[in-house]
Amino acid sequence: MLSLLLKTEKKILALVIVTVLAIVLRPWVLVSNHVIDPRDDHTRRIYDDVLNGGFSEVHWVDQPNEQWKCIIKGGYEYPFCGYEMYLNNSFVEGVDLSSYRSMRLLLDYDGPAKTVRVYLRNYDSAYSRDDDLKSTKYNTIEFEKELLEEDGYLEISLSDFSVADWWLQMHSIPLRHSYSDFKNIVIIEIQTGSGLNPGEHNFQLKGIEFKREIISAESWYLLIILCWIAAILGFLVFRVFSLKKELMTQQRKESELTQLNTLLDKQAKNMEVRAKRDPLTGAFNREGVEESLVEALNEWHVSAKRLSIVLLDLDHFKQMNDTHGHAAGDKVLVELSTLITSNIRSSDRFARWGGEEFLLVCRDSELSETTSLAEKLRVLIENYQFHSSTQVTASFGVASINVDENLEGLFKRADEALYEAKRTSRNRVVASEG
Ligand SMILES: Nc1nc2c(ncn2[C@@H]2O[C@H](COP(=O)(O)OP(=O)(O)OP(=O)(O)O)[C@@H](O)[C@H]2O)c(=O)[nH]1
Repeated sequence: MLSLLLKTEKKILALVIVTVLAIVLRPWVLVSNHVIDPRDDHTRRIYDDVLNGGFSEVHWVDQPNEQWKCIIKGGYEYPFCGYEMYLNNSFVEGVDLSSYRSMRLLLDYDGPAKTVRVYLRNYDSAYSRDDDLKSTKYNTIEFEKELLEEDGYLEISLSDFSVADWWLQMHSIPLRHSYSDFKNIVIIEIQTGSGLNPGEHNFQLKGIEFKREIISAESWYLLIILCWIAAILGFLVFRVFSLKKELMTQQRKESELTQLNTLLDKQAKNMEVRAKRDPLTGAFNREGVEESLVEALNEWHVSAKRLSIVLLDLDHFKQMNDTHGHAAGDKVLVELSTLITSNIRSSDRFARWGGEEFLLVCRDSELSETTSLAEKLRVLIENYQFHSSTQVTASFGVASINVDENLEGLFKRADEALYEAKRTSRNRVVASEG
């Protein structure tokens, strides 16, 4: 049981560690990136506001390294210049970025502008026309240049992009198309921001990367919760089954023990019975009759119920043994016991006193009725057809307990009566009148 708990605790600990790792490492592990290197055969262009009536100038400083310089000049209300890159070198076929969460920009900027603008231009035949470059949707964001870190790094959430107002107004776009759309981005633009003063602006685009989560944070946490629920359910089911198994084993053991106890009880009782019986005749032995004698004596003392005993001794038994053999003698002893046991009351107790001598304990019996019983038994024995076909007789000594007499005295008188019966021709009953 203890080892099972330890195992369970280890599993819970492992699950906790895995859960913590899953939560902590999620931003790194479950993320996929779409990296755009401007030098990878993308069509790029830099532009200024001259075509719009301005006077600014733009020049490549180091084209292979995406470095350009913009000289903003006055004399035009909204001066600008910028850089654009075709993702697939096509105005129509772009890249689906709708599943990405954010854009990472690596851009060096040096100049007096306060903000920089980024456009993610989406082509959609629902609102774009092949002959009009400006008909691609201008998803835009304008960020403060201070947000760029030392090395030019900035992460922008795509949800922060909105559609440029001027574009919505210029194309009279219906409401359903007026939201940001990244399904087919064909051009990425980086432009000077609004509120520009004349001056020199230096840009270098070092890289663009789009980032998305393979599994959303919500789904990931839901998955972790489901895993925990499954683990708890699994544990509960396992516990129920193991407890059931344990209970069944316990019940089986209990029933085995009960059976064993019953068997032992039975054996103990058998042994007890055997210990109180004579093995040859089945009659009680001395120990077996002792209890009955003590009880009867007690009855005599307490309730004056008279205790009487009969001593019975087979006549000339030695001769019978000698004539018919010891085994035949045994058989006579057994037959005699059966005969007597079946002709006495249930309260009487018949015991083998030793050899061919027997004792009959009669509780609550007067001398006269005990003598009558002895006489009845004597006649029964005399007339009984023993298997050995020999005549079997017995002599009886009867005695009833007297006031202030103990068992020793009672037995002594019964013995004397028996001796008297033996002495005077045997096969007779002598009652002690003392
Ligand atoms: N077969 C058999 N004989 C037994 C048993 N116990 C005692 N005896 C025999 O009983 C005989 C008793 O002999 P005795 O004491 O001389 O008495 P008896 O021959 O019956 O003579 P009386 O009692 O005087 O009539 C002996 O021979 C014993 O061996 C027994 O369990 N089986």
